[in-house]
Amino acid sequence: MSAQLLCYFSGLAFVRCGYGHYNRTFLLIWQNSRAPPTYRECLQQHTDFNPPENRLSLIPPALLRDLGYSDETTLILDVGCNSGELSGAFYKHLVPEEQSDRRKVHLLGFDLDETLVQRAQEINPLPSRITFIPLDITKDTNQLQDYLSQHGCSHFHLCLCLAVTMWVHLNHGDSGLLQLLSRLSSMSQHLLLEAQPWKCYRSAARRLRKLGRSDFDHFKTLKIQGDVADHAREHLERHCGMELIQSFGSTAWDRKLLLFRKT
Ligand SMILES: C[S@@+](CC[C@H](N)C(=O)[O-])C[C@H]1O[C@@H](n2cnc3c(N)ncnc32)[C@H](O)[C@@H]1O
Repeated sequence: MSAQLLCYFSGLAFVRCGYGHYNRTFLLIWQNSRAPPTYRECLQQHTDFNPPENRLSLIPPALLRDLGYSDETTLILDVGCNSGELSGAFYKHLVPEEQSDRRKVHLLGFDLDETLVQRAQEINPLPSRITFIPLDITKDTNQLQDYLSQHGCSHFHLCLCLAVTMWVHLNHGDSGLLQLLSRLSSMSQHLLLEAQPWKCYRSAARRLRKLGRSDFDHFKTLKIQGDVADHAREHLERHCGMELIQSFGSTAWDRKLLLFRKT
């Protein structure tokens, strides 16, 4: 077991203890009342960080080939990559080591939290294939277009949006969530979506209140509630020219993994 103490001048500190990749994250919060609530802040004493295996066990290793991506350059986008553990594990799951030289599969992971991105860059297992950048998906996304141009592509072949929708929803409201889905679908051929269910919203809001922070700006006014994954599916199918082609079932955390394709 390894332990790292990271102190943030922003007023945030956390102790991270990991077995192998990461199993336990303990966060000690020093009050920072001015910054908007972030993912890390809400994870105070969150002891079951969702390990990559939860999702990977549901995803066929031949997914890229099944989607028709075998030989040409294939670009994967990982939205809200956190500290990159899942991004690296996902890449290795889809591209076995013996094929990684031959196959031109590149993954771009981004997160709005620069500290997490720095950590992802430090532990990047395949720097020639995997890139991490800081970026807020609700703001300017020129860097994503630049990345596509560098690789001579007009879109990402597969976009992963795993456990991110709730944070955008809580911080930017219903319109922010729908814009996120529209934006990702406009730049992706396939989208793998894991939306947090409504019970997670309540837990996040509860954690925030325990920290003595006011609620998320939009929590009480959200009209999209209940089966958030189904609302997302409806928006993607009705307004974004995507269709649901597969549901990989529910993870151990009771979340659906939905795969959409551009029609
Ligand atoms: C629950 S974690 C999910 C991490 C990883 N995708 C996984 O499934 O294990 C959510 C991540 O989304 C990031 N995030 C939240 N809002 C974001 C935004 N607007 N732009 C980019 N990243 C964001 C958070 O910083 C956090 O690292």
